[in-house]
Order: sequence, then C-alpha cells, then structure tokens
Amino acid sequence: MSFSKNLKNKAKKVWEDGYNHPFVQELGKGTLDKEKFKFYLLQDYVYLLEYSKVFAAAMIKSEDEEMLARLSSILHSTLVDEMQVHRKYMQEFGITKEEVENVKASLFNRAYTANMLAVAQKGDLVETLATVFPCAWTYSNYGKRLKEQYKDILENNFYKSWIDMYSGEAFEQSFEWFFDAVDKLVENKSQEEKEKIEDIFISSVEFEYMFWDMAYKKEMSYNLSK
Ligand SMILES: Cc1ncc(CN)c(N)n1
Repeated sequence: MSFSKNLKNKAKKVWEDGYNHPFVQELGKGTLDKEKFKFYLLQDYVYLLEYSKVFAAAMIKSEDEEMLARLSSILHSTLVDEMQVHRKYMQEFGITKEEVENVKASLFNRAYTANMLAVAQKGDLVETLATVFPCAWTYSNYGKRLKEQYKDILENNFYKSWIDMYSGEAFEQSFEWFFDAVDKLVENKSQEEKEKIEDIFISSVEFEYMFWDMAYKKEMSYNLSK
C-alpha cells in the first residue's frame, strides 16, 4: 500500500471515532438538532476561509505548473462550490449576510486553523498538504458512508444536501490528486521525516474529531462551569 493511502490506517482509531461521533451519525439519520447544525455551519464557514489560505501557502512552496494549477483549483472549489452548501442552509435558516460577517470563530476553531497555518508557515510542501489532506478525505469518506448506511431515509433527510455534497464525485475529484502528489514528494524523505508527516496528518484527523465535538456541544470557549 502506498505511503499516502496508508495514512488513513495510521489514524484508524480517531478516523472511526469521528465517523461514529453523534454529530455525524445524527446528521446521517436526519435527527441532528438544527441548532447544533446551525452552530456548525457558521463555524465551518469561518473555518473554510482560513483553510483556503493553507492552499495559498502551499502554492508559494510549489515549483511546477501542475501543482500550482491543482492548488488553485481546490482553493477555488473550497470557496465557491463547497460553500454553496453552507449558503443554501444559511438561507434556509434565515441567517443574514451581516450575521455571517460577524461570526466569531470559536476557541477550538481558531486552534485548529492556527495549527494548519503554522504547519504551512514552518513546513515544506508535503507537510502543508498533510495538514489539509484529512479535512477533505474524512469528509468524502464520511459522506459516502452516511449516504450508503442511511440510503433508505436520505430522501427526507434535512441534511441531504450536505451528504450529497461530500459523498459526491466532484468533491472527491477536488482532492484525489493528493495521493500521487504526496507519494511523489516523500520519495526521498527519511523515515524520521515520513513519521513527522504522518504525525501532522494524524493531528488533523484528531482536530476533525474535536470539531464535530465542539459543534455538538455548541462550545465557543472552554466550559466555564467546569
Ligand atoms: C472542519 C472541516 N473540515 C473539513 C471540511 C471539508 N473541506 C470542512 N468543510 N470543515
């Protein structure tokens, strides 16, 4: 199995914990509290703005035209295509443009995106790809699994648009070039350097789990009552 394909196995436990998180499962069943989803939606909108900047940072580290074009394309699809789902739900929730522009990132959201941007600032191209790889890959994997697992109730699921988006071919095609790109970029890396790339990837899968948890608890900061 290639280095890039094996990254999912390196993060197996937290990857599956993420799929089995109540937020993800209740989204698949259509039973997720809409206030939890609304909280997620607004935090995710802010997240995507920061996430897209990591691709810009990766472009600066790129040497060939094909990589530049692919990074430019996923940056564009993140801000335009992927955000269409967010805009559609915001309209349905009656969330105004002003409300969206005044959304504050939660403490955890800021920690997640700050980590990715720090990796992008300090790391090389493959480390930068490794920090955003799980964001796309987990969503595509979870979307496809939810679509299959809950196919009998998908039609009437309020969250159908979300599932359709992330289970779709277009979303998968937006990042599937990562596999070959990462495998090529690690060809001359030492075992120690490869383990660092694996750790960066695993950290983002862990951050993804925490994002579901933050949204499910609608946590803007640490829990004052603790
Ligand atoms: C938190 C998060 N992670 C990943 C994705 C998929 N780009 C997203 N929309 N939001």
